[in-house]
Amino acid sequence: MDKRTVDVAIIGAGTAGLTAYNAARKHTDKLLLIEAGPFGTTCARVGCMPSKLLIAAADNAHGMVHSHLFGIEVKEWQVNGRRVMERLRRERDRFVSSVLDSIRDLPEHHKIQGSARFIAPGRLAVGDDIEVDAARIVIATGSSPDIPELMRAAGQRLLLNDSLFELPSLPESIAVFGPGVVGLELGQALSRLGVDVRMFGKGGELAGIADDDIRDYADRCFNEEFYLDTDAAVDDIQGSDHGVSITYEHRQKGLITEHFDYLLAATGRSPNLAGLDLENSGLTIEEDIPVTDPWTLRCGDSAVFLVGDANQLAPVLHEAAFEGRLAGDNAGRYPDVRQRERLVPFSVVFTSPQIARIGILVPELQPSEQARYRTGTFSFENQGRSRVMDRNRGMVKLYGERGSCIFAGAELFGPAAEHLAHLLAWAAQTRMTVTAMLSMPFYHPVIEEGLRTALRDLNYHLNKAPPLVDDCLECGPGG
Ligand SMILES: Cc1cc2nc3c(=O)[nH]c(=O)nc-3n(C[C@H](O)[C@H](O)[C@H](O)COP(=O)(O)OP(=O)(O)OC[C@H]3O[C@@H](n4cnc5c(N)ncnc54)[C@H](O)[C@@H]3O)c2cc1C
Ligand SMILES: NC(=O)c1ccc[n+]([C@@H]2O[C@H](COP(=O)([O-])OP(=O)(O)OC[C@H]3O[C@@H](n4cnc5c(N)ncnc54)[C@H](O)[C@@H]3O)[C@@H](O)[C@H]2O)c1
Repeated sequence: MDKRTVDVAIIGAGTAGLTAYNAARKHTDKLLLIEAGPFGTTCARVGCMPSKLLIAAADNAHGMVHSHLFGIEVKEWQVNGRRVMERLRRERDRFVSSVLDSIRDLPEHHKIQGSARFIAPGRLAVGDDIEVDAARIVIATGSSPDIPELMRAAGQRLLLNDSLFELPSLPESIAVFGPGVVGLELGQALSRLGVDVRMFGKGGELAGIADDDIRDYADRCFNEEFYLDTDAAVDDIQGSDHGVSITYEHRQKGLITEHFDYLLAATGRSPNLAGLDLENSGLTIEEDIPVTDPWTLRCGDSAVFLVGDANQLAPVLHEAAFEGRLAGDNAGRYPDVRQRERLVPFSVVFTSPQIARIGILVPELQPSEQARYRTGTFSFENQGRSRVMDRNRGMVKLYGERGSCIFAGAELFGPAAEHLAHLLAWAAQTRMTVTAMLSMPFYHPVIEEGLRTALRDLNYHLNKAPPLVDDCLECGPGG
């Protein structure tokens, strides 16, 4: 048995683990990064980057389909599925190799490959042959896709976010289960690349959209491109060597059985904690997750920290990096554990139109709390720049706190939402008032002008300004 003693052990070399490693290394050289799978991170290998590469191809195909609206007639074009997947993997591999380069630069005694588990508080086993005594431990083990039992019947025709990117070419048809972030991003991209897509959801949920008007609007938009039932009744799934047969209640046709090349399960993700033998860790566990303080990432009063997707606090990349830095620094400086203000909740779904959520979402609050806030609304349908580009679909709802008139949060479904959402996230993070936001410069003609109109509507509802007038002369056409 190989025995190692370190100040800080980090379990998982994903985004959170790597940033934790960098932060802890500023305090000690006695540290160990433990990785069970291949190095390279979920984001680069099977997450953010390959999914955005598929979407980039889809955007180009969509532009071809719609070019006639601008008077541009493209006589002949086709999607070459093999080339789409080849470019995706080529570019994806570049992102992975840049991560691998930085791992290669780490001292050999700082990294180890094998699956870690607790054998006692402060003591880990890695595989069968290595034991690690660690004064402090950062758990950064990420998450894995949930696969509902019914979907396992698809057998070898079952795809997840990792296996999808390994297909040699695009399939002809696919059934996507889960209209969440993963399902919508990948499903819409496949549909725009010519794949016949059906998407099945549960309980009416759509990408976590909280506002009923925005969710209904988005549901209509996606349904114009592919069949999407957010509350599907699926009777049966049968996999074979050639594909998957799915029997379901079609909204118009009643009970039907359809055949697909593949089934993509995108029904959520759960933290990778089961293999850690946490019962030996001495940590307090509630609902299968160690109780963790969000401002320090410390688990109770232990010397263990839990970060990234593994704690499910905010399973997106920039939060994994933020949490990794905070926990790595705290593990390094332990017992002088410091707290930090959290980032404002912020997420973007890279569909088209995009979906974004920032800060406090009033529909998610208890009715008694909702009275503290007012709403500003805006539709992109007549927004100048959005119309110019034929991207005038969607709406936004902004929330402001009564009295203080501080901007509280927003939900968007619309063009360039990834950029609008950054402005709003920065405003929420710095607690700007709606009046202060309106005093900022807005260029013309830009999509941000739509945001200004929504802010003006919000200011009116906060009793800070008169009602909006149509065709506001100050704003320029379509503002
Ligand atoms: C398809 C998809 C698209 C996404 N797109 C985006 C996006 O556009 N923007 C965004 O912000 N987020 C996106 N995300 C989410 C983002 O990828 C994650 O939030 C982020 O990668 C989490 O990083 P992490 O370090 O917590 O986990 P990971 O990067 O998964 O790292 C965890 C590591 O721990 C290792 N591990 C697990 N158990 C053990 C063990 N017992 N011992 C040792 N090692 C172990 C794993 O092998 C893994 O390498 C996407 C996710 C998916 C699936
Ligand atoms: N752009 C981004 O930032 C991005 C992109 C992809 C993933 N992610 C991260 O990955 C996480 C996981 O994404 P996800 O899409 O897998 O999960 P999700 O929780 O966003 O969505 C899962 C969806 O599946 C549905 N569902 C659950 N069981 C079902 C069933 N049996 N049949 C049909 N539908 C079912 C749910 O109702 C939900 O709509 C996200 O929460 C996000 O943090 C982020």
